[in-house]
Amino acid sequence: MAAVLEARGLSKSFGGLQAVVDIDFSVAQGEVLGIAGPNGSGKSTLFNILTKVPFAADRGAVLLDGRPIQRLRAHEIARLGVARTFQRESVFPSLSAVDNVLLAAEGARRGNFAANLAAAEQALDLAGFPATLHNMVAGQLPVFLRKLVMIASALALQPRVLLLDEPASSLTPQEIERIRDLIAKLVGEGMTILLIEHVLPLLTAVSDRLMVLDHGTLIASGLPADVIANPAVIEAYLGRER
Ligand SMILES: Nc1ncnc2c1ncn2[C@@H]1O[C@H](COP(=O)(O)OP(=O)(O)OP(=O)(O)O)[C@@H](O)[C@H]1O
Repeated sequence: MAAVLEARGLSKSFGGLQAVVDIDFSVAQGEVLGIAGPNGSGKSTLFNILTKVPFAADRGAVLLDGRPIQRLRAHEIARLGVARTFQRESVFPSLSAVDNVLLAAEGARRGNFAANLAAAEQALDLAGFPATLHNMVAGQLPVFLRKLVMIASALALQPRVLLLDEPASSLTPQEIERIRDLIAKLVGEGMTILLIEHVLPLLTAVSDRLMVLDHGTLIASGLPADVIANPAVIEAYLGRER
């Protein structure tokens, strides 16, 4: 199947630290590509340099539908349909849930206020955020709902490719189930998902393929069952986690 998003030789260093080293991957439409690796292995940096939020790669190419996008600016990449969430639920705490998502919609879409507001409300609904709480101040919401506001802010961009950075962290098992259902729903609508996750049962359940980073390098990729049984992965990731 043709790749929707592809990375070739992506690399990023911080001074002498090589955070992401010569990473190649591709993901097809409707596929969930899981990304695992120990703390500090470069997973979030990979999302940063794919979206340019907040910084670009030092080297390498990112292709969307075969078209290089690495020279575009962050908002242009978002408008083309590559959206991300963050490890920490980054919301504006003094704004309501819907105003948070509206800001994202206004930043990335060219519609008028009414169209952007409708897009924001739709995105909250798609994320499964309760309709009765749209006007609640985000800072007063529990962590799960703040995460849904952040996910909805990405969905308001109507992305084709959604990059989720540890959506399950700090959540209860029941809430993690809801994240799992949400990912299945988004994939059912044709979305392509890159998922960074330390909660391995979620990662292996929803991912079509997994890739594992260690010290910024891709050490394994393939079907989840094969990858988590790979001795190099057990040594680098599971071994150290234990
Ligand atoms: N802005 C930055 N400046 C300097 N070093 C950074 C910066 N961002 C990340 N790093 C370093 O790059 C390496 C990779 O970090 P990154 O956050 O990408 O790892 P990660 O796999 O997402 O980790 P975690 O699972 O803990 O979130 C780490 O050593 C980190 O300290």
